Amino acid sequence: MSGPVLYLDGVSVVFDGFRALNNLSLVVDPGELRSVIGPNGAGKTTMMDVITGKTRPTAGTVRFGDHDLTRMDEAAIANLGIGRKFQKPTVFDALTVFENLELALKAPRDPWSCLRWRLAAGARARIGAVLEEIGLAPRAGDLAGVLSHGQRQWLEIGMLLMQDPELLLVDEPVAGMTDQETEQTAALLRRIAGRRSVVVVEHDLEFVRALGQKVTVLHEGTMLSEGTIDAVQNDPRVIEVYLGR
Ligand SMILES: Nc1ncnc2c1ncn2[C@@H]1O[C@H](COP(=O)(O)OP(=O)(O)OP(=O)(O)O)[C@@H](O)[C@H]1O
Repeated sequence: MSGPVLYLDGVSVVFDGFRALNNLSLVVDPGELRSVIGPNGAGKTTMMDVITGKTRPTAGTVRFGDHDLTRMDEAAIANLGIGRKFQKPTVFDALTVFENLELALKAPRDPWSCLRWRLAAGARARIGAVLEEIGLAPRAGDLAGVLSHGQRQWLEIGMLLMQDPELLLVDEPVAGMTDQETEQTAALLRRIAGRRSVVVVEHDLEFVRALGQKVTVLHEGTMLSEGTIDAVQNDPRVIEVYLGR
């Protein structure tokens, strides 16, 4: 894909006269890891909802590569290669880590046995690669129900990776995690980005600092500031509306 992966321009969402998004612009490049921060009600969730097709913008452009997302429904957008991780994990507790990943693989079944064997071998290799990527290879045979909160979040990220998304949207991944899990999650998201783009909505500024990439600050449905974490933390407008309170 040449040009940006994600391109939002002049996006507004109006709920009963209230502007949840107000002329929002956001550009995310291939392989980029972007953090989005902002006070409660700034429009972060609404922005994610617009990208995934859950909410239709009242005005503006929303593009994923060459695709106009404002014309597509949620299922079609997911099929294009946009994965979304909600805050609450939805892993299957009664299945093993491996089985959860297997379930997430949308492998087409083939009637020929030799081909099926090859597909199965390919699927196993893919699951193995994702297990390594999310750091859960030693837990592959354990039930998801016995994992820690952090490990469950990583498993769910792994389930999204099984579908090989080009863009991954991640909502408050480190809420409720221990400090060590938070550090490991930052390392995981840094690993994942590069081969795909990742947009992370987060309140934890230390975590955002650990991600070490460009930060977008939303306020009242629009982009207030953008840059490194140091740049936005020193931006007087950000201090006034968000950090200084
Ligand atoms: N379906 C809806 N109908 C009416 N108002 C809504 C709706 N969804 C969101 N809003 C309002 O839009 C504004 C932006 O909400 P949004 O959830 O996008 O903010 P946020 O930045 O994700 O906040 P938080 O950090 O608290 O999750 C809020 O004032 C919210 O009350």
